[in-house]
Amino acid sequence: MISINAAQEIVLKHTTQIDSESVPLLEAIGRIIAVDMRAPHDLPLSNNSAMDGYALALRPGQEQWNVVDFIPAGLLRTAPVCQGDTVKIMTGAPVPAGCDTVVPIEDITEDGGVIRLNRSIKRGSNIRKQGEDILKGNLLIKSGHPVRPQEIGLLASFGWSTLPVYRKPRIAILATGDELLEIGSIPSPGKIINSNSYSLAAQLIQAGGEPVLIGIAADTRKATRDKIVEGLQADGLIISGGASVGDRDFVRETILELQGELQFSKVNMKPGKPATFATIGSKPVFALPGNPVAAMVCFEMFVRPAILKMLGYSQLMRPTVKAVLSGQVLNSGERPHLVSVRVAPEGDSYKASTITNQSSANLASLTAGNGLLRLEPHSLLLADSVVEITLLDPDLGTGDIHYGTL
Ligand SMILES: Nc1nc2c(c(=O)[nH]1)N[C@H]1C(S)=C(S)[C@@H](COP(=O)(O)OP(=O)(O)OC[C@H]3O[C@@H](n4cnc5c(N)ncnc54)[C@H](O)[C@@H]3O)O[C@H]1N2
Ligand code: MOO
Repeated sequence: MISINAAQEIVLKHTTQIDSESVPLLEAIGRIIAVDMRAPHDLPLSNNSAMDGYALALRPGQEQWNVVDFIPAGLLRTAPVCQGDTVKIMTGAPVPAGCDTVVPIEDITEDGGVIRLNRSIKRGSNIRKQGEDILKGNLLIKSGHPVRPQEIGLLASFGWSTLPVYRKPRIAILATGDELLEIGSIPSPGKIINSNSYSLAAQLIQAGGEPVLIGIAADTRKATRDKIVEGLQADGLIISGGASVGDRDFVRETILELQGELQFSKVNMKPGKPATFATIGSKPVFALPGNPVAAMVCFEMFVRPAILKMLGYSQLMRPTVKAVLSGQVLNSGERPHLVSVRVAPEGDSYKASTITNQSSANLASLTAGNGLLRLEPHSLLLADSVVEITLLDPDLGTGDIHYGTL
């Protein structure tokens, strides 16, 4: 049995960055840029007016100017403006040759096509110089940078309508077990709804991947093999259930039959001890425990960092915060326990409260929480201890909910 850290290192060692694709500008939001993007030209492209006003040449002794033209935004005047003349100009319009200053409309008086200044102004005022924001060839966005609304705007301002981004890894998601029913069915004693495929698919979408739901494999060798082979058409595979030591747990032996290599098959953690990671050819295969909390926690610990690495991120782990425990918590077990906690800001700090029912089957422990606390084996943390919490929702957005009898 290996440690969580060692297991993460093995997963990342066997994960490679995915290829890139070109997508329409708006579809790039939240994706990762796959090449260094450099400015194809200066920005602004030419000297232009920062104000609605009058463009002119300021010369000592000059007190009035004749208005000879009007340049709205979008129009270019090619003819130079003569000394003593001025052109009315709108914000953003190119400043014509012969002018060195723009006087805002509020600061002049016009009478019969002649303007005078109401106050003195510095030469050069209100002109945005060519290239003053960005010079041709400047690095705009480095490869590996996430695309946010501001990157969309910056790249749009150079006219790009498509962007090169890393492709979303397509990951097949397979549930195993005769007890499983698809959503839309009515559960009955002995049967349960396959929720893992959906929680894992949702985690995958949030991490930037594209789930391919391939359904449920019955507890037979053949069904397990057929579904795993189907899943291997994707970039990787996540299987839930059948990872433990039960009589009908066929996942590991099928991986070996398919010439897969088991990289680890037990991790020193709770929940999630049976977490298994294998490679079949170059494809990563995660065989996660069936218990719903264990499956999701294992995704957090092993699959999410792998997806982020495939996508070209440099920061693969979640942020953490220091928080003050609201009550004592005990881990009397042999394995590090990843406990669901609810973190909320309190004063200048954060308060962390643990969720009462930490059963590996109880998904409500995760919906009531927004972070994970690692409790070392045989440890007791007293109320008011300062602990480090991994934030699952960096915006801390979880309602105050109570479920069940515990
Ligand atoms: N003798 C032992 N028994 C078990 C051990 C062990 O070490 N020795 N480990 C336990 C732990 S820890 C876990 S976790 C589970 C993992 O078992 P499997 O991965 O083989 O999963 P299953 O047995 O198929 O299912 C476990 C549990 O989860 C429910 N489940 C399964 N798939 C889904 C799904 N798609 N959606 C919702 N719920 C699902 C299933 O009904 C079971 O209740 O093994 C322990 N046993
Ligand atoms: O560790 Mo299992 O993964 O507790 O439920």
